[in-house]
This record gives sequence, structure tokens and C-alpha cells, in this order.
Amino acid sequence: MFLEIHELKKGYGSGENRTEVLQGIDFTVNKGEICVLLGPSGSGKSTLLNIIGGIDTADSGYVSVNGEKTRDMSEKTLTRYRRKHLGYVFQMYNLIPNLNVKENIEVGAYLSDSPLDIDDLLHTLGLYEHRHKLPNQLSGGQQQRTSIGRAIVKNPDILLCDEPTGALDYHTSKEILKLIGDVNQKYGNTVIMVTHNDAIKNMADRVVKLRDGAIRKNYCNETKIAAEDLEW
Ligand SMILES: Nc1ncnc2c1ncn2[C@@H]1O[C@H](COP(=O)(O)OP(=O)(O)OP(=O)(O)O)[C@@H](O)[C@H]1O
Repeated sequence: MFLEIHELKKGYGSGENRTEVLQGIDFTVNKGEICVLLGPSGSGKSTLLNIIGGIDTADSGYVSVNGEKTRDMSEKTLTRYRRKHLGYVFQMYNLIPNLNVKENIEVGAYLSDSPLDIDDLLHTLGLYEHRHKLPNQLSGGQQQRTSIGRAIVKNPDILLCDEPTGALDYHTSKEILKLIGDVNQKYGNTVIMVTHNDAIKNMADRVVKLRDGAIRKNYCNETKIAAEDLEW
């Protein structure tokens, strides 16, 4: 099993103010799969994504990637894991404003010993002709494409996406979801995508639904469709 989440628990606060945000989460994802994490606001999706990403730690249970538990990693190994094996895409693009598209993507490439070819990637992203533009000269969709490029250029094993289309309109959201699907097909990265949008589950291999910090549904989607065919 490539990614295993086992009995993961996480709470914040103490005494009367204690909230159990994750109450024992169990699921697995195969290499190269797209896993969509759904659930209402406050159900624990981002907390779970941050623990998988080694940004936050669990109170108990573990995340194991390729048989290695992140909780057993030293700080140095964990930093290496985050840098080399994970790519992050957020709702806010977090691009560096004074670097152009190509340079923003190069920032991601510096973190890898074996980055993807940047010009080839710029073509895949549909950004080759925009490569010399600064972020403020780009549309929201182009900015999100650039941030996906920055995440994917190091060819990470896992691409973590937190509401990647949260700030985008319908058509641009579909474009970005198509790009995530294309990148997954072309480079074989495992994708974990958090979203509020129920329709996105249709492009997933695995669907995990959370409510109040617990799994309500966890199933393999046998009728996966391409991102361009999603409707909502
Ligand atoms: N650092 C923190 N300290 C205290 N409580 C926190 C912290 N981070 C998250 N929480 C709480 O944990 C719960 C789950 O938050 P989380 O962001 O994981 O939910 P979510 O499902 O991603 O929500 P949304 O869809 O609104 O982003 C919320 O009630 C939130 O207030």
C-alpha cells in the first residue's frame, strides 16, 4: 500500500475547550490514484491534509508513505520528505510577485535533484507563451496553473491540493481540474485533493467523506469520468 492513514487522531485545546478534530481516520490510497477528500466546513479535511503533508502532527495513529511512517522520521528526514516527495497546491496561489511564470516554477525545481524539464512542463500547463509574465499580468486560472507547475516540477510522489479551485469560476475550475487529471496521467503522481465541491468526486479513484472528524464514506469509484465531463 502506497499511502496508509491509520487510526489518526488529532485534537486542539484542553479541558472544556478541547475539540477532537480527527477521531480515528483510516484509509489507504494506491500509487498514482486520485483521492478526493470531501466534507462540510470544519470536518477536519485541511487538518488531515496538513498531517499527511508533514506540516502538522497527529496525537496518535500514523501516516505511512511507501512503508515509512512520518511520525518516525527525524526532523531532517521529514524536511527532506516534504521537499522532495510532496507538492502543495492551495486555494491562494502564493506566487512570488516579482518572479515571472518560469522563475516561479524554477523555485520548485531547485528543491529537487531530478526536476522535470521546465519547457516541456510549461507546454503541458499551457503557459509556454506566458512564461515571461509576472503573476499580476495573469488571470486567476493562469496563476493557479503556475502554482501547479511549481508543485509538480519536482515530480513529487504526492500532490496535495487544498481547495485548488476554491477561488475560480466554473470554466476555469474545470480547466484546472483537467490539468490536475492530465498531470496525474502523464507523471503518475498520487493526488490527494480536498474540496467542498461534491461533483469533483466523479473524477476520483477513491472518495473519502468526512463529517465531524470521522469517515462517513470511503469507497473506490468504479465509474470515474474525465475532469472535462464534470458538471455542477
Ligand atoms: N490550530 C488550530 N487550533 C485550534 N483549532 C483548530 C486549529 N486548526 C483547526 N482547528 C479546528 O479544527 C476543525 C477542523 O478544521 P479544518 O480546517 O481541518 O476543517 P476543514 O474541513 O478543512 O474546513 P474548511 O472546509 O472550512 O476548510 C475546525 O473546527 C477548526 O476550528
